[in-house]
Amino acid sequence: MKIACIGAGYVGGPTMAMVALKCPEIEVVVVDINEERIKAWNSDKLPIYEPGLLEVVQEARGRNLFFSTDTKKHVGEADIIFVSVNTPTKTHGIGAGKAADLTYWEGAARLIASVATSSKIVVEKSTVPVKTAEAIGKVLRRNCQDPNVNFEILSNPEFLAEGTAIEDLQHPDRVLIGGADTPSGQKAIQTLAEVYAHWIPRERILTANLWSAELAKLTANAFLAQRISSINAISALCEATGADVSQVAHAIGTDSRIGGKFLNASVGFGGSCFQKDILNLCYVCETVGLKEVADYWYQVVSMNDYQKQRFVERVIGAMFNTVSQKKIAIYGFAFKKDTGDTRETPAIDVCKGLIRDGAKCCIYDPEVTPEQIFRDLSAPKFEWDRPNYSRSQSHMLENVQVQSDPAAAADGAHAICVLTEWDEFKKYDFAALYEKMVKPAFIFDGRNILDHAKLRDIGFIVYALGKPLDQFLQKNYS
Ligand SMILES: NC(=O)C1=CN([C@@H]2O[C@H](COP(=O)(O)OP(=O)(O)OC[C@H]3O[C@@H](n4cnc5c(N)ncnc54)[C@H](O)[C@@H]3O)[C@@H](O)[C@H]2O)C=CC1
Ligand SMILES: O=C(O)[C@H]1O[C@H](OP(=O)(O)OP(=O)(O)OC[C@H]2O[C@@H](n3ccc(=O)[nH]c3=O)[C@H](O)[C@@H]2O)[C@H](O)[C@@H](O)[C@@H]1O
Repeated sequence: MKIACIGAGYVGGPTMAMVALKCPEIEVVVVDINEERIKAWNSDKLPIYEPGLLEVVQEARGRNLFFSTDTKKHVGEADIIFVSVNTPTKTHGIGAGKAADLTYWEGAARLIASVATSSKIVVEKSTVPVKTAEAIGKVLRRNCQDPNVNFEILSNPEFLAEGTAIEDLQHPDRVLIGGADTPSGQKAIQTLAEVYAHWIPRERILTANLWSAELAKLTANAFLAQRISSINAISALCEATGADVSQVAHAIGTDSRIGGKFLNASVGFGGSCFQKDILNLCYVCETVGLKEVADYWYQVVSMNDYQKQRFVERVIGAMFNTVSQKKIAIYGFAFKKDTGDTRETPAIDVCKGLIRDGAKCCIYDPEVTPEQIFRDLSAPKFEWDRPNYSRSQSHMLENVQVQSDPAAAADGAHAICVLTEWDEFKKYDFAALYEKMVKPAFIFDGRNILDHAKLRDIGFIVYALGKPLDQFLQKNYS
């Protein structure tokens, strides 16, 4: 058996590396149009930072795992083709700002149809709107010259989270496979289930109809994001009342019906998928006439935007309503720890908000490159999820500096904003940082990871999300 995967990104790369590792008798080839990415996958400096990934790739690469730009050859030869390409939010036309743009998916389907000379199982790995399999089926069947070629389309959404991708792939809560309710559809489901059964217990391999599987992925992300927006909404109320969001989260999380995970208040959720997938879900609801349902889910995204804006207003308000020409050290630019990924990171909106008010942001992140930060701060909304996206807002960059040394970033700064929960931030010598900062020196902890009492002892004015406000902030915040 041969497997090909179109799209060597955050999902395609690690997922196929794990399949290859666990199924040594199957040849797995990951293809991409991006030559640079493929080159990096073939080196020891992988294109994405993910703990444990390099070891998995090194074990399987060259044995039964390959990365290539020869899309036609490998897709043509494969029995199972995973499609793991971008499904960004549309930026123009009907549904702009919410609908999924299936350009790349359709391109992949046309490619498959053009080279298929034998029957294929085509697996939706990308997150797609419900009913995409129907559309893709039409593209495949109408474009294939050979009438004897049969296409079975399966939905096999990916639930891994970045930073823990290897653990998630090795021990997933579940694998979900949706397929047509026909004998050939059921056979295709079983074929794919056999692949996963190499390392995943059978009871964790769930099967469903196509539309349930497609919708389950959007729903899972919507529920996860909803929890964060819910606790973030409560964080605002905590600050207004003197309650402590961590204590509230702990108290509700011990109820087994609620559960304790995913209740960390933050400066906002980021990542390539939560916002995109909720907007996509809302658009699907609207197109089937369910406006109230769409409005319900939109609120999760609105609350996230509010949280980011609220944080910016806290920073500016605390610093006497002006950050003009003030240096602000930004600790963390990635959307979460243990990844170099910055897609939809809350740091983008926070930095832009501060810069719009005249601040000079000096950014430090242990994994994100300066080029990436400059690209992110100059790209228009939703543009980042396209191969070779463009820049436009380059005026933002005049007030951005990137530092590879966190102490240098804080030197001469009026404030430090913690925007990513990197573990190393907890170990810094804040007394030494304090010495070099302009007084009063502020810390705005957007992740609640620091020892706030200790920071206050040093002399910092501390703002922590969802925690009772310092007296200083109460007096000065207007
Ligand atoms: N990033 C994540 O943690 C997760 C992402 N997903 C979904 O998986 C899909 C892919 O996401 P990522 O891997 O993060 O995106 P990505 O942007 O890292 O990777 C997509 C890759 O597809 C390639 N590509 C696009 N069109 C192509 C074509 N016609 N032929 C060959 N290659 C092509 C691009 O060059 C890019 O390298 C999206 O639908 C996303 O919603 C699902 C679960 C988790
Ligand atoms: O479809 C996807 O792309 C993936 O989206 C998320 O994974 P990911 O975005 O990689 O990371 P998460 O751990 O979910 O974090 C998302 C964002 O929420 C934030 N977050 C998370 C948890 C929390 O309690 N509070 C909080 O603010 C994180 O800091 C981050 O910015 C889901 O967790 C995955 O199951 C899903 O496969």
